[in-house]
Amino acid sequence: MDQGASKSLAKEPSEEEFCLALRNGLILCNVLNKVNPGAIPKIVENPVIPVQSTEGPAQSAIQYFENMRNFLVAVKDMQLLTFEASDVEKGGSMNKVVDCILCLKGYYEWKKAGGIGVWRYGGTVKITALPKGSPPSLVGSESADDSLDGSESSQYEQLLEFLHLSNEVAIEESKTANALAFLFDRFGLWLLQAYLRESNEIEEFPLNAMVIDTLISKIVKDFSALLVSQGTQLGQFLKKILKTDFNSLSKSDFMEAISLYLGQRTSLASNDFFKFCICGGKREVIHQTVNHSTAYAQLIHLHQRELKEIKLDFQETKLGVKQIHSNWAEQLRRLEHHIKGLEVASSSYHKVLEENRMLYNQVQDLKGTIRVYCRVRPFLQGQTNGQSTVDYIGENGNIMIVNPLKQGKDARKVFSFNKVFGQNVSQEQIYIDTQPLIRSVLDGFNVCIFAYGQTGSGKTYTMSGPDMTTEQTWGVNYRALRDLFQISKERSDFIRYEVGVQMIEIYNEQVRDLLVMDGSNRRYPFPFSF
Ligand SMILES: Nc1ncnc2c1ncn2[C@@H]1O[C@H](COP(=O)(O)OP(=O)(O)OP(=O)(O)O)[C@@H](O)[C@H]1O
Repeated sequence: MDQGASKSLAKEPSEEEFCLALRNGLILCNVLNKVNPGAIPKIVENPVIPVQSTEGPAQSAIQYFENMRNFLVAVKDMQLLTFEASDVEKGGSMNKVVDCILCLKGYYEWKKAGGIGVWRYGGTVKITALPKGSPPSLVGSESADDSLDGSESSQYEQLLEFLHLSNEVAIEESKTANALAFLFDRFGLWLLQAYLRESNEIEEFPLNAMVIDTLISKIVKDFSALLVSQGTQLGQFLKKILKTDFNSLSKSDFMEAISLYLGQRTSLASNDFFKFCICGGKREVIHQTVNHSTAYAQLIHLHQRELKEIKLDFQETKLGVKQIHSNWAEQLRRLEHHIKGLEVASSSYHKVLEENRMLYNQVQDLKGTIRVYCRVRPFLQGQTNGQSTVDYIGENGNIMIVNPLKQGKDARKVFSFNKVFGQNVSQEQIYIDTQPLIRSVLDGFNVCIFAYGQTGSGKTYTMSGPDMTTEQTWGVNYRALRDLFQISKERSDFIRYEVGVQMIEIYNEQVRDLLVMDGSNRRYPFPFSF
């Protein structure tokens, strides 16, 4: 019921206030609906605009005609005392209005008492005077001069009390309606979603007007059933309280107990309701869900714990990876530093190497660009009985030769060389003095080694060796080539060498190519093949 209307009826209203409060029909309609629910299906509840305002008359007129007409028609249908619409206007018969209200009260009390027998109203009530302080104009016109007796005063008080009580009830009902509307607004969407989700299984669910109506009414029905169930439980709880503390329970204690009970139920109820929505209102599913809730809770708890452990593991792994990254970065920094050091060292090394080469070759130069060595061949098989002409071999490269055909001073002659090798010197010892020159070749110096001597003196033996298959007997040529390839291989990272071989013989002032394999006697000059 409109609160403005209820407020418009003061505890002890003046005649004008009383008329104004009733004139828009709101109070009367609400009272009638309280007495006979549904008697007036629709009440115009536009905010009451004060009659004094400029819009007031028009607005009041609409409410008046709509509500008042409905009220009078309903009262007439119920065969109760009625009045004319003009009776609540200025100058109208308020007595008829008061009679109608008292008649309603009597009907309400009869109904409340069980509605036994046939309802009959006792008769017209005449109010000839109002209680002390009441507006005299409320008194019926015919009885204006009569004094107010006790029973009439009591009737008037009853009338006011009835109207006030009715208003209070209407206010509470309005609050309840608002609360229910709020509940439905709050959960209506969830419910609708739940039902539609349930209907998803049906392909191409036809959402026509009829289906929507059915769906909505089912939702409302189920929702109502849920509320009734909650209401029943609350009722049982209240009855239990009333049984135990009926005598001592104050109104505030009572409200506190209800508040506590509802507070405890809130989480469970909302949980149930949530499940109710999820299950599309299937109660058996809800119960199953509730029954299994403990197991689910344990399962969820377990999963949460595992999740927590995984998160911790993840954090540890993350830290580990971070640590490894940082170690790697540190090692990389060190490596870069080391490589830079090596680069510097390498560049210094090349400089030193170059210097070393230069000094080395200078030493070779100082040793002499032309060196002459003498090798004494031992007696060949069959010559063992012969006498050697070599008398003495000195350490400083001198050799003394004896000529048995001469006597005296001329019999001995000393020859000087860079070095003299005796008859027992090995091929390796011969090569040791030649080897440094091979390195000079690879540093860009021109080197020439040649053997000189008469036939059978051992030139081929010294330069090539008696047996190519045995490394130990290799002569200077093979050993020089081995060293050339070895050094060029060692320097392959920064120098590329090309090696070619030529072997010639100079005999009787004729130059002959010794590497010709076809048996021809190729003479110099001949073209190089590389
Ligand atoms: N230092 C040595 N030790 C042992 N035997 C040697 C030595 N020098 C040479 N001979 C032997 O002497 C012989 C003649 O040597 P070789 O053929 O080398 O002489 P040659 O100077 O090359 O002769 P030719 O000029 O005629 O070619 C060979 O049988 C060889 O094995």
